Amino acid sequence: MGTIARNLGVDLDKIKDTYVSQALRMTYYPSCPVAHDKVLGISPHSDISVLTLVWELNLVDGLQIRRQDAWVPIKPHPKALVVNVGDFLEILTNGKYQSIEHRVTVNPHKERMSISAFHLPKIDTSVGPLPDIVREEEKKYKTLRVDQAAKVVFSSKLDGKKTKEYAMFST
Ligand SMILES: O=C(O)CCC(=O)C(=O)O
Ligand SMILES: [Fe+2]
Repeated sequence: MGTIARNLGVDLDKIKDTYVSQALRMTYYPSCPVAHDKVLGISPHSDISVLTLVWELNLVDGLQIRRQDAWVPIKPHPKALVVNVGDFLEILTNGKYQSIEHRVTVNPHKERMSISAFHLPKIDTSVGPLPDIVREEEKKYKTLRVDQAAKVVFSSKLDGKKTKEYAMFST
């Protein structure tokens, strides 16, 4: 986050409350010998977090990110974590950092395991574009209460960039 703050020309102290809580999700994807090309392990979505760190535990591929209209596979690396930009970082930066839509496919022969660590603002706070990088009239996103945004996202089907749709001012 220090590097991101420097890139934006923002004081790190002003954003440090936005990634203070952590939620972990461990996901087990069984192998799928039949119809593996017709089902997904996780449907396309972006994470609601500020940043997500993903550890692809047993180095089986399956994670893909959306680049324009194509799905690009992310090869697991034994010494690296995947860092995903989440929706709250997109909102904080008024779109300068864009959250990444991703999905996970299943493997016909191998099971897959991952742990995602979502770095989130405190549940009882609000997040909006940072005043240091945007003036009122340039804001593309509303300020959201974290608890309300979480409720919307977790009660809807995973399908694209839900928090962003909820946060964007309609044009
Ligand atoms: O299993 C993975 O590699 C990613 C999981 C994921 O996208 C998530 O937990 O939000
Ligand atoms: Fe995700």
